[in-house]
Amino acid sequence: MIRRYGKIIDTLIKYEFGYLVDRLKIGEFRPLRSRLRKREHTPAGTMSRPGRVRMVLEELGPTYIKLGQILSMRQDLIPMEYTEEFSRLQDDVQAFGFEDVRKVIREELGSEIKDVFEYFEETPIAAASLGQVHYARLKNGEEVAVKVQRPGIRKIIDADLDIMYSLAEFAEEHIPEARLYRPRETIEEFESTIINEMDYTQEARNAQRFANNLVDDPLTYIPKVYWDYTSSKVLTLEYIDGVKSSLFVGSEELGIDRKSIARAVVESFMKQVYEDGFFHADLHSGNVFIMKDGRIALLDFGMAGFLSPDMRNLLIDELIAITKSDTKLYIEILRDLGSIGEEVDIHSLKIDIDHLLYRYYGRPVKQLDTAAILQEMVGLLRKHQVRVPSNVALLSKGAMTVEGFGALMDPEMNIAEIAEPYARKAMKKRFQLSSIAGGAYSDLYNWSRVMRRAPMKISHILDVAEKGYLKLRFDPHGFDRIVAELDAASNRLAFSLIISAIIVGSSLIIQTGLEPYIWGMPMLGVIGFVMAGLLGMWLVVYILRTGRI
Ligand SMILES: Nc1ncnc2c1ncn2[C@@H]1O[C@H](COP(=O)(O)OP(=O)(O)OP(=O)(O)O)[C@@H](O)[C@H]1O
Repeated sequence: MIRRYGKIIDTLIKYEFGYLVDRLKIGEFRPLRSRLRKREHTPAGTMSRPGRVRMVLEELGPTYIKLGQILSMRQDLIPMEYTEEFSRLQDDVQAFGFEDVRKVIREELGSEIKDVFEYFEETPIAAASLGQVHYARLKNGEEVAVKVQRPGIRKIIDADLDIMYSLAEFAEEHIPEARLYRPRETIEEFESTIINEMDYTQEARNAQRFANNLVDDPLTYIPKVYWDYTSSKVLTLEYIDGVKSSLFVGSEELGIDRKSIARAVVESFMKQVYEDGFFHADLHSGNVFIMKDGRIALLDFGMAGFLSPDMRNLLIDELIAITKSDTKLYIEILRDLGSIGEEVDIHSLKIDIDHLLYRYYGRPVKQLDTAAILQEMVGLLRKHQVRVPSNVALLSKGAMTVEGFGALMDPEMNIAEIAEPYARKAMKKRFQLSSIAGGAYSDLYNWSRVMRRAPMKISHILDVAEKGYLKLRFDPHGFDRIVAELDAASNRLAFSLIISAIIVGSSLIIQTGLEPYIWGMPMLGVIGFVMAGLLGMWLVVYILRTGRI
């Protein structure tokens, strides 16, 4: 652990973040103090701050690279300059040896490679930080791609997570401006994401779900999952015999209609979001393959987002609020979408939203770029410290990625135009409701919110009432003042009693004739009288000043 901390300190110093090391007060920890002395020259040069942070993450290895990659999707947490920089993080890692592959498969599948596979290629097709993919053939001749998890990676990640937690706590304690990024909470979310990603059965379930949802789509294809050869550390998918779409960028002569590929992928994304509520959040050109028969295969299902019907409705309502320039409705939706805490300044949030809606005022849905709007909204919420659910942030990132893919394949593509029919259909469904009620949409929205929540709230109240736990908070108006006055009166009374006691005590002392003397009287008694006199005078002044004798 200490060596790891040391490496973190060295890397921070190397990229000119030595001042953070100072502020984290790491120097107070003796085993690490020696590290702070060797501040050499840095290779950072004129690199921007986000660039230097990226280099730090890259140098610290897989867990940190993954953290950066996940953060690159959280525009709600960190500024855009950083998300852009972090999305360039590559896990340029060495493949692990075939003996390790053999061992993981033996442990996970309970059989030797030769008993399961007719052929298993020793050199992987691709290696990433968490695992690597091998080409193989099953005994029945079916071609598969086997993703094998890097041995011991869980231990490394657990140790790194421990350190990240302590660093986050340090940062929260010693670097006030870091609190804005909610370090602890971010690491908690990161932990659940990375642990989830390390469970390949989750990825297999995602693939299966996409395959079910997209079964009627003639253009896109999802590889089949081989459950018998899949576990939490081994994922066996049908091998896609195709070409990465990134290879077609800029080459006209391959006879591939890049426009229709771009369109099919973006359409599929819109369907996933608006109709299925389950979307692939990482549709970049490396994960989109063109098959021999011209169909488009989607790969890498580790990062999928789920939108509940309620959440989907909220997002559609948001689009409606924009087309109607209804700030009130927009704020209500935000209240439901994120959590608008005490610290949020609603007034300035309203001003910003008014500004945003003004820019979109009167635009037809065809010109509303939903990805851009989402991105703008998430940025705006970050600015005002409104928390955004992670699946909405993921949606924003997914939309941006697919938009990037679309632009790469077909620079003339108009995403908003493709999204329009999906958005329009969903909005129409919501609008029909509003016309039945015959009222303004925002009224209907509020009513539906009340109706949706009422049964649960009423049943909760009845439950606690039945158990006799129903608590009412009684807050009578002006009660605080009465209590304060009673407090002041009793204090004055207590004070008078103390003064009286001092006078009686001093008289008794004078009677005893106790030495030493002053002015012919026992000194202790005289001091008592003087004190009582002063306190008495102060009390009289205090009472006179209250105006009520
Ligand atoms: N079913 C498949 N058929 C053919 N090739 C595949 C298949 N699955 C994965 N690959 C190859 O392996 C590469 C990495 O796979 P995948 O993206 O699933 O892994 P990953 O660990 O999530 O990597 P990254 O994080 O870099 O995207 C793919 O880009 C592709 O070249």
